[in-house]
Amino acid sequence: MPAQLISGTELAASIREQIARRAAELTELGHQPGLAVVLVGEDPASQVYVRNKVAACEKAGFKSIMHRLPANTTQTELLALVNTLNHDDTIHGILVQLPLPSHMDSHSVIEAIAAHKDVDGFHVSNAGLLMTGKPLFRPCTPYGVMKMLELTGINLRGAEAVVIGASNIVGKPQAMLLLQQGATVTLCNSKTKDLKAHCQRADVLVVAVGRPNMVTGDMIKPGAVVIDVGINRLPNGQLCGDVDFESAKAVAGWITPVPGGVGPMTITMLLQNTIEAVERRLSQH
Ligand SMILES: Nc1nc2c(c(=O)[nH]1)N[C@@H](CN(C=O)c1ccc(C(=O)N[C@@H](CCC(=O)O)C(=O)O)cc1)CN2
Repeated sequence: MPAQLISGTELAASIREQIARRAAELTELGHQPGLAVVLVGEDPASQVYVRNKVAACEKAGFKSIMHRLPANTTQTELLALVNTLNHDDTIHGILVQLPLPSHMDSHSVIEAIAAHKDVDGFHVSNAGLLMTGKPLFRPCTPYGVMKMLELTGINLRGAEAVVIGASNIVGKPQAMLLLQQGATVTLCNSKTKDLKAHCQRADVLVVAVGRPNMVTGDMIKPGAVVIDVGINRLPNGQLCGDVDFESAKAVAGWITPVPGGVGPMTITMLLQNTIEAVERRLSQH
């Protein structure tokens, strides 16, 4: 039997409805959720993502402020903007779209964002809190993946979870979130020997590498949940994931598509983190 599809588009729509209802209540109380989105340069994919983030904010009833800076902006100028946003009480979340132009140091920029407004969950304090099992903000993509896993009903306690790709924004936090739900986690990287053997014992396989169709059906355990985080644009303009969808769906129990899988969930969890930032501020006053 072919795998069941986990539609990120559908799950995102239902979570965004709940978020919009909560945003309306908070606005009524005088606390409209506010998100500032900062884009430096003209990277075409980043332009699409930030446009979609701002549109999602507006649809959910958030205040959203978009700052588009030219590619030759200096790091000092960007840090000054971040500092202003840190002190703006109408802003609960700040997001600096990655990647930044090569003349900037992303780490320094992320560390300049106030940790309590770091709705991407990338700040070193937030990475540390996640590691200790007391997260303030969960990074949006891994957070979205956990919501998708919930939908499948899979019991993660004792499950074998394999994550391919050890980036700070997806692979590492994903491994932590799975571990905290009781999974036995293997985090693979580009040096991993016999990747196929690791994949074949995975009850849950999360692929976040950025290499089109690198995981094929013969690498997948029958019935496994396969989550494809990759978004690759082929020379013909089509989007594809890191998993070869056709061969994988014949073996897997559940599978996410690309597009329409993890991507829409990433944006949804950004809205969720912004709501959480508002709630946290309210609970502290
Ligand atoms: N500051 C951040 N930068 C980046 C992040 C992030 O979480 N925070 N993640 C990625 C890009 N990303 C969000 O910014 C992102 C990627 C893809 C999608 C998405 O909805 N994709 C669609 C397809 C869209 C298309 O047509 O290209 C899908 O998969 O269906 C949303 C967000 C790197 N940078």
